[in-house]
Amino acid sequence: MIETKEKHIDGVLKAARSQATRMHAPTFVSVTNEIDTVDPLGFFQAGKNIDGNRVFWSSATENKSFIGVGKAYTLKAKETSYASVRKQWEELLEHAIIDNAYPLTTPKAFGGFTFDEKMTSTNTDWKEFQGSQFLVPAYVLTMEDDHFYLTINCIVDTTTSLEILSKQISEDTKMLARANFIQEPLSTIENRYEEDPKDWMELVKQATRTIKTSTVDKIVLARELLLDFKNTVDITVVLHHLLQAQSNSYVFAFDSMESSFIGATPERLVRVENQSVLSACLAGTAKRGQTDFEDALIGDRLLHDDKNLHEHQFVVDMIREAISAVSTTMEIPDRPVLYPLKNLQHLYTPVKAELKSSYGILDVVEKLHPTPALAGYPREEAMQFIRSYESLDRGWYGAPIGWFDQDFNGEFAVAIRSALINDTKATLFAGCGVVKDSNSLKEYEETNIKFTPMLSALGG
Ligand SMILES: C=C(O[C@@H]1C=C(C(=O)O)C=C[C@H]1O)C(=O)O
Ligand SMILES: [Mg+2]
Repeated sequence: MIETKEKHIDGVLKAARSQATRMHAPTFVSVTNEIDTVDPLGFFQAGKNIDGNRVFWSSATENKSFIGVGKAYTLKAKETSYASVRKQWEELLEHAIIDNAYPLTTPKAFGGFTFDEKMTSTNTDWKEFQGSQFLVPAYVLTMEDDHFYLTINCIVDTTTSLEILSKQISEDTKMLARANFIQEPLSTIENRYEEDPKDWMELVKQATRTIKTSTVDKIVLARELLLDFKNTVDITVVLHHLLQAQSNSYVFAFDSMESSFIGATPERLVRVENQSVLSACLAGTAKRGQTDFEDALIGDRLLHDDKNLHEHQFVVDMIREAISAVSTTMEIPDRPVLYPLKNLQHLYTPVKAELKSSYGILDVVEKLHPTPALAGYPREEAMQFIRSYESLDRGWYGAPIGWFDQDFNGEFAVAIRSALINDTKATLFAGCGVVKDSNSLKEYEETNIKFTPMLSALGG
């Protein structure tokens, strides 16, 4: 199936070459075809051989996933990153030849904005995720229900050898389409390390005191869990475990030669599709019960628990304010419902809106991030506390991650329930919303449950 399309691609490459010569500027090429079934994890695993760059994204609510491998282009920014990323994307698309008949496979950039632009990473483990960056993959496999599509992206300039490029594309696509997922056993964990729980709980107490004596109402504090493995961790195997165990979650991976940021997050930040907006308020947590009866009891208590409702309400109020500023209509229910996950349950309030015509997804992400679910309330005071006292380097943890397309439609989630993996080392992240009635031991236990999805996917 893929082979029959080769002649067609050669034609597009030639056209791109003429355009590059005429415009004195490189031309971005994006060609999509529907293809036969391929093994998605096989495609991802084999994709490491292209140039080391890979992305994986599967939706929490729809049967839709994207796997990108190889680099056609990257958008990178350190500060004022929203404007900068938008500009780089528009410039790339200015000279583009797009051959695509399906709304789902428009050219896309996949990546993330950093959690806090004002912080420079102190932890070298984040060195491949400095600031904000988005990959425009060389090959994107798009899956929706039983349909598979392959998009080939590349840049053609006046010096590109079309013969070499065409041969490369042909070899790569054949290799990717034929690959089968090889599930090696995961490497064993040799060491575990975390900050002294007493110190972390002391910080929670300090935050509670600050909340009681100042204008800040909520501060989200995170901690990390470090794991050492015997051998290199195979990201594809971890993805496989996450996909099997974590329903109602966005399963994601951003991977370069040296490190990977991977996870399964339940928290949608925003989805925009033709000006229809979906966002979500997710805050307030309890464990799952062992039996249906116990589970329902815990859920019911969570729905009526003052501390958790208070923690949740800051998120609702802030998201309402942010989205109403860019929308014509908006719908938010009065009270939260339960959002059940394998290891825990949350309070959840969905948000629906119609975006004003001048705005796209990046504008909404910029307005929303960081919500009080990951920073606190009011935002600046809470961020100041985090910057001053939290010991870890958040990097992309808690950041907006996802994708956007040529029309600034797309979807972003909040990068929680995640880990940064460097060869034989993994750093897992978990945080919790501290409010005036927080109990430091309970918050500590809550973060412990939040480590579970990643920890079990890593064999811990
Ligand atoms: C910060 C995290 O989760 C956030 C905090 C929650 C809480 O404190 O109740 C719930 C969901 C998320 O908004 C995390 O999982 O790391
Ligand atoms: Mg909480």
